[in-house]
Amino acid sequence: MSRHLGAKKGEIAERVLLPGDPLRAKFVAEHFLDEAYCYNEVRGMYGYTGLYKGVPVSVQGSGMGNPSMSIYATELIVDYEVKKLVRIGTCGAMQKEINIRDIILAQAVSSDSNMTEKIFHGCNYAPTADFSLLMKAYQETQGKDVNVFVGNIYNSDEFYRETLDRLHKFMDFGVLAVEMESTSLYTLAAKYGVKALSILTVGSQLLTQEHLTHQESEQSFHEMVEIALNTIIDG
Ligand SMILES: O=P(O)(O)O[C@H]1O[C@H](CO)[C@@H](O)[C@H]1O
Ligand SMILES: O=c1cc[nH]c(=O)[nH]1
Repeated sequence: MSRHLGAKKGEIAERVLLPGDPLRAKFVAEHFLDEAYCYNEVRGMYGYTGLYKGVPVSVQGSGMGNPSMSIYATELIVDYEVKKLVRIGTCGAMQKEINIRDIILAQAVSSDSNMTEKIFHGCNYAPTADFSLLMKAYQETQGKDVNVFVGNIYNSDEFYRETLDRLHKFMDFGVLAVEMESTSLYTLAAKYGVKALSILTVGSQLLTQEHLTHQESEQSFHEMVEIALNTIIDG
């Protein structure tokens, strides 16, 4: 057991998918994994391990925001020896050509979070995806009926914003979409020498103010989850 996870050693696979929402973890376990069992209910942050195409894979809720992601990512890597972490999240599109249900592969992460400042003290660190996971995920999207965008995302500590200035600045510089966890995920993966990637489904379009409902969101995760699973079991 770790401070925030109730799993015994060996109950969590080397490969872990990380949705923000613990109920998305349950959904993935029930619909995509064989022989899935729940190893964590601490704080309602469900975690499951099962088989995908015969390969052990876990799916663990990460919660919302960098502090929550950093707790789960650290414990998964340090206490459970996880080697590959793929976030399966939602995001808000920041460019007009990106639509609801499109998929974003986060190659790099820009941020207003001070998570990296705590480590690098005044220097800008550029959190980046593991290239082998990124390439594999991109290959997985080809031939599927999905629009995929690869590039820089905006990781924010705010969902409800005091001002839209930063959002517009990042939009002007071609940043694709906003979410709340990838800075911590990529930075911790680099620190511990493991692989990480964020795959995001567009749940809202910030320029048009369109949003998926919870039910519509659930139905839209199918493609992202298949891409993530086929990516994480490779190699
Ligand atoms: O759908 P998840 O994975 O939680 O991701 C996005 O949704 C939450 C905000 O609604 C934040 O966690 C953000 O990053
Ligand atoms: O972090 C997020 C996720 C979806 N939509 C947003 O505006 N922000």
